[in-house]
Amino acid sequence: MATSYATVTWDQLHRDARQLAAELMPRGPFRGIVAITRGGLIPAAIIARELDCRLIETVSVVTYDEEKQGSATVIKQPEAAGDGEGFLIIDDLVDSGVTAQVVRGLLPKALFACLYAKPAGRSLTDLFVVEVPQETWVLFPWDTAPLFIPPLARRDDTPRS
Ligand SMILES: O=P(O)(O)OC[C@H]1O[C@H](OP(=O)(O)OP(=O)(O)O)[C@H](O)[C@@H]1O
Ligand SMILES: Nc1nc2[nH]cnc2c(=O)[nH]1
Ligand SMILES: [Mg+2]
Repeated sequence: MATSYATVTWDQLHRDARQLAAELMPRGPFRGIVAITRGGLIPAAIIARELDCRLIETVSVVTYDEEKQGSATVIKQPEAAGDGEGFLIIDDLVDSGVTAQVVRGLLPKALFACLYAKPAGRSLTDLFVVEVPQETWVLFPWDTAPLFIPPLARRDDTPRS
């Protein structure tokens, strides 16, 4: 259960994805990228652009319904990636590591990289950019929208002397 939230903006996500791409450069070149849908799609697009990689495959793993974790089900296989040799797997984050474990099982020879990692899943990654506390829920830019907040002086719940 999350006790706090961390909001990631589009700018921050773009910076983090470019940093990951820079760290991946010496590990390449890659034959292709496998994006774990859906969260890995946008990071994979940014990284593919930076690494000049045109072959993008996807693997679809359904694990969460909003913040509720269930068992991981693969609903689309990464057929073009074979056993993963020469491929780079990209996801937005690892949390428990269940999704990463399932995808690594499908593509044992691929490199696994993601933007954010929580302690329980970090050992399943080859590379990540930022560690996030286990109890923090990351809010991605595609999950959020700016919201109007009334001024303090007009809020009914503001204490007045
Ligand atoms: O390490 P885990 O505990 O498995 O959690 C990490 C996974 O959870 C999220 O995906 P989600 O299942 O919410 O689907 P989505 O990418 O389609 O939003 C996230 O994008 C990772 O793929
Ligand atoms: N958006 C989001 N999805 C997740 N799936 C597992 N952990 C998380 C998280 O912290 N944020
Ligand atoms: Mg996902």
